[in-house]
Amino acid sequence: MDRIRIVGGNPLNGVIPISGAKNAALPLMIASLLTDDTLTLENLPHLADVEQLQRILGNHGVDIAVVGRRERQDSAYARTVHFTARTIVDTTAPYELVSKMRASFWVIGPLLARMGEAKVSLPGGCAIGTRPVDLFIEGLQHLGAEITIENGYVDARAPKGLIGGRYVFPKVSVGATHVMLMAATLAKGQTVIDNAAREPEVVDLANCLIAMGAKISGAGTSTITIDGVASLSGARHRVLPDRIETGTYAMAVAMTGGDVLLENTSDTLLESALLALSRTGAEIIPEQGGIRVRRNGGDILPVDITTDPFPGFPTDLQAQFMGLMTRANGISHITETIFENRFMHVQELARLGAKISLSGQTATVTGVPVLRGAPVMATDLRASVSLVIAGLAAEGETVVNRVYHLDRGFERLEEKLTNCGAVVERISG
Ligand SMILES: CC(=O)N[C@H]1[C@@H](OP(=O)(O)OP(=O)(O)OC[C@H]2O[C@@H](n3ccc(=O)[nH]c3=O)[C@H](O)[C@@H]2O)O[C@H](CO)[C@@H](O)[C@@H]1O
Ligand SMILES: C=C(OP(=O)(O)O)C(=O)O
Repeated sequence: MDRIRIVGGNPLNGVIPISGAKNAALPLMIASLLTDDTLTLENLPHLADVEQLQRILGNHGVDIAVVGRRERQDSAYARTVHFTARTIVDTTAPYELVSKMRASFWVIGPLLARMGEAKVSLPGGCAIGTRPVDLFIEGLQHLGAEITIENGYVDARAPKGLIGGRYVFPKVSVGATHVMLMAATLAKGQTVIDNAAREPEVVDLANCLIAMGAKISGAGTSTITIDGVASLSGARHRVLPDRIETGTYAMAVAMTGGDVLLENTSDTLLESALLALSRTGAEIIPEQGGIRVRRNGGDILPVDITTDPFPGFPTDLQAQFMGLMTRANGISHITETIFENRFMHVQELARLGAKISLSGQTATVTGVPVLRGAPVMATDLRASVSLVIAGLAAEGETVVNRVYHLDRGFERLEEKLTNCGAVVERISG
């Protein structure tokens, strides 16, 4: 099993190219199931989750052709990939494939819409809470699907096709919004989704579906209206920049000090996180095609945050922000409202000398002047990278075990950090 070894203490200086967003790439790839034509995705990040989804789509009959490994010499490691689901050869998504990744469950929407049936294993993904699928089921039932759950599989049927309907989400769900959006594009008549997720990845999916011929309005607001069409065509779409990767490296710079241009990204994707970061004393300067993050000395100031659906502070940056707060000059409070079990990084950060106490969904972080390197264990994707951030500022050597979590969502992390002066290496095996 690979490990990441970090020797802390160096500031970060230079340029970090931001990759295409994992959480946009996954639903976009799944949208290829909606058409027998080719969907071409540019700026697709090269990640373990993307590869896993390619295996899942391949099982349904999607032909996948990688065009180029790098689009530009100076860019991230983006690829352009063609996805063609000429025929769907299997409407079952088996446990062996789906259990590894939450988003793989989302194939249920397009399969049901196009084929009138889908049998999908209950999903896996980061172990950050119970993560039920009740909203997916209820939403699809509002489009006329008949759904049963047996032996760990969700069996959804709509032999005469889905029918447009109105669904008010009792709770905001990104994944269920993606699925309702995809399913409704081919339903008969109009669908209205209320209390929809407003995340930029939902807007990216909607834009791609519109390019494929779907009739969608309101994506990015709480009410999305979809007028069903008989079929969708292919399209060419560029995956939006990864706002979580952007925020992660911004926090790393705020932690170590230095001056880094985060390239191919936009401050409009993560305003609340950047606002919190600027309150810690980091300078955030939007530039043409990127964001400059700078901190030259001075204390890291303590800042309280509460996670919320977009446009609130993203839960996927909570662990990284906590990593930063471990070195703040004072006490901060971090409240997690999205997932009930997303504090597994707390005990690992403690190995580096962090002082954090937990009470319900709130962590109280008492900043310390020094962290000291130690062996730590990655427990989930964003928790792992919070340990990297802490390790970059810790005295001495930190070894992060179970790096496969990191590889799910961070493209060439060690290379991007090393290029900015960090001492980070992968130890294979
Ligand atoms: C691949 C991807 O894009 N993953 C992101 C997506 O996950 P994901 O789409 O799984 O997260 P959701 O927005 O659905 O989850 C939000 C909350 O709703 C609950 N819920 C969800 C569905 C359901 O049927 N019933 C239910 O109760 C969840 O347990 C959670 O408490 O959005 C999360 C919230 O921004 C991010 O942390 C994940 O990185
Ligand atoms: C929680 C995440 O991923 P997933 O939903 O796939 O578990 C994440 O990207 O932080």
